[in-house]
Amino acid sequence: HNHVDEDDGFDFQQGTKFKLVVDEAKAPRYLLYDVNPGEGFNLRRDVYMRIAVLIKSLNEDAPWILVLPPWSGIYHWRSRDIEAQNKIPWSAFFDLSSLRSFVPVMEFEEFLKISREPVIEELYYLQHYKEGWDKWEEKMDRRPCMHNPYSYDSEANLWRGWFFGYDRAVGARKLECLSVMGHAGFVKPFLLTNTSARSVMLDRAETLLHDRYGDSVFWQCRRSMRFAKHLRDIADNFRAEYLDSTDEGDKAIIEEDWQSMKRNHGDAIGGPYLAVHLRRADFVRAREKYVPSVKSAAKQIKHLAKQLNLTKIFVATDAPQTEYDELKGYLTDFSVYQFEPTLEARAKYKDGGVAIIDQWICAHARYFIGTRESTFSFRIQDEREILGFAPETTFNCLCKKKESECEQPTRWLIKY
Ligand SMILES: C[C@@H]1O[C@H](OP(=O)(O)OP(=O)(O)OC[C@H]2O[C@@H](n3cnc4c(=O)[nH]c(N)nc43)[C@H](O)[C@@H]2O)[C@@H](O)[C@H](O)[C@@H]1O
Repeated sequence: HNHVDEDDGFDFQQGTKFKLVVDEAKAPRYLLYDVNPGEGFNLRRDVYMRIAVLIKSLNEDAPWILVLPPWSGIYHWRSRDIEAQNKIPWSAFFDLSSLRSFVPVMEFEEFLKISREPVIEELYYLQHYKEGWDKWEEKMDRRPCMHNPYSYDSEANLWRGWFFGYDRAVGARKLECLSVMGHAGFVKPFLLTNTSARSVMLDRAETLLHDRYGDSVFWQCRRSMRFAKHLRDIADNFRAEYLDSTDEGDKAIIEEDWQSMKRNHGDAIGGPYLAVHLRRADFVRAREKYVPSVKSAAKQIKHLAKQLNLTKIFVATDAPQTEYDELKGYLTDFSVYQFEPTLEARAKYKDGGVAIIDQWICAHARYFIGTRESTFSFRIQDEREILGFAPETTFNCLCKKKESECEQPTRWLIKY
């Protein structure tokens, strides 16, 4: 059923307005999402993957574009001496052309540009079931909102809310709460048949689970999530300058296209350093059971570096300077390195970019040890899987106490 749609938003590539004859069923639709406000960067990356896999599946039936949620007000990005870290586009951190070779994505700003008005047609706020559950089953129901952070603006006839820090510059035409228990793919039929809205947003998208955690599609998505080249370059320069680490020497060559990169475990050997991700800050209290004291962490690091015969230690941490100095004080037999950006670099790349640089350096070490249950450490582990490291050099975490045995991370091995 063809029809003439005037002033349709379909013309974004041409940038001109013209009359389009579109097959309504084939015009692309836009899926937006957001995550619980308190969550950190790497947990958000995990939610992106759930939604991206959903988009991939939707595109088997109809064209959908994933609108990337700008980065605003991230709790862990604490630098106060640089400009507010708001409305940061994904291109600041990721290689968009690489993401696009998995699914169609666009920045929120692009979405605003092609939209007639700064309006999202339908917004679904995902929640659990009020009554809880006895037996797990996939289900979804429209339910009254248990908690609703949006409010109705009766002058504009729009729902207002946070909207990635855009606040009153954006609104939603319709809001409903959906109680849901299920995988991301479970909402596909709903999106395809229960709504014909052009733009649909799922808030609290972390409520949805991964369709198939760790399968080859999961890994395709993960492989497509390449960090932006400008950040990798900074990390690579640091590796070369301080850690005697180069892609050639480390046997960790990156191919231009992630799709043609396939490695076996043990192909990569990494640079001659031990990398540690020491998650502190809010983790010290939030994961009290797992996080060692600085002194205990130092003991474990020392022991390991000796065992591995490595004299250089790279530390990625969110610890305050005093804790880092304390750690260094225990490790005087070794050369300890940290990536310390200048104020200028931090202003340019933001706390998010600096964290990525840290991750990329950790990903290239001969041996990596992280912090238990930290998604920051998990993302380093999968990066190392992609590069082809032997799993025993990757899936390691610090223990609460040096002497105590502790559970080591699950080995989520790459699948092609
Ligand atoms: C307590 C929970 O912790 C969860 O964090 P977790 O999984 O470690 O990991 P993320 O979700 O990434 O959140 C932690 C954030 O802290 C900073 N950060 C942590 N470690 C480092 C580091 O080594 N170097 C640099 N430069 N920055 C670091 C960074 O901004 C990172 O995104 C959160 O996702 C949850 O929302 C919650 O806060």
